[in-house]
Amino acid sequence: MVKVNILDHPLIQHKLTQIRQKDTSTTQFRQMINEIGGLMVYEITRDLPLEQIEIETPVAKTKANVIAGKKMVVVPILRAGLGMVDGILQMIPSARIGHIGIFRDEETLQPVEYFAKFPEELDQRDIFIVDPMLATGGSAIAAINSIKQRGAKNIKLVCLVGAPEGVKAINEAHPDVTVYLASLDEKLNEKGYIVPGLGDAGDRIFGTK
Ligand SMILES: O=P(O)(O)OC[C@H]1O[C@H](OP(=O)(O)OP(=O)(O)O)[C@H](O)[C@@H]1O
Ligand SMILES: O=c1cc[nH]c(=O)[nH]1
Ligand SMILES: [Mg+2]
Repeated sequence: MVKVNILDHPLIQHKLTQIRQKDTSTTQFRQMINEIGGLMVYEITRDLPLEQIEIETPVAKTKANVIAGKKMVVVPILRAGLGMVDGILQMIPSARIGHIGIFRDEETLQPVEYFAKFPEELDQRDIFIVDPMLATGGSAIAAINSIKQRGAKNIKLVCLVGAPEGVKAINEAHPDVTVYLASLDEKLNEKGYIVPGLGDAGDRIFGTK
């Protein structure tokens, strides 16, 4: 049994169906992947801790809620994760952004890291790693390893579509990381693509194929 949270909000599910379709244009794909990213993070942050601060309205002084703690960090796994960032920033404009560049070798399916740059004090921040696709899990595990090496402790992995193989791999390698998906699909095919999936997310976002 894999441990995963499926975000089944109707708006998320409806938009996911649109982007799965092979005739969806690059423009529509790009727009909706951002919208889904924003909606997913909206759902996931429902339980964020709040603290009270003193404010003054035009009428009176009062105490009011703000999100507690340091600014959270969104870490897209390049390239495809970039497609979710603008949508997430619409929900959390003050979020910091870390970047990690990882591609999957098409023959071996092994992750190759080529870039990393993160905000400071990762150990004190909530971190959302975002990538539309969780296939074998190799890229996400490499990203989590890299971020943990820099001190991060509180990590959530947010993907649109996942395969059972990928979720299992994350559960085993990083049991402390909570996984969120819009859909847990059926399986991987012989080329390591998610079935039914949505194809190559990076190519569909950036129009490279
Ligand atoms: O779970 P895995 O088996 O590691 O596969 C998933 C990874 O593959 C895709 O990236 P890709 O390598 O196509 O790079 P790109 O985003 O630059 O297109 C996807 O965006 C994930 O990062
Ligand atoms: O189905 C898949 C698997 C890996 N990467 C993708 O973009 N799509
Ligand atoms: Mg790709």
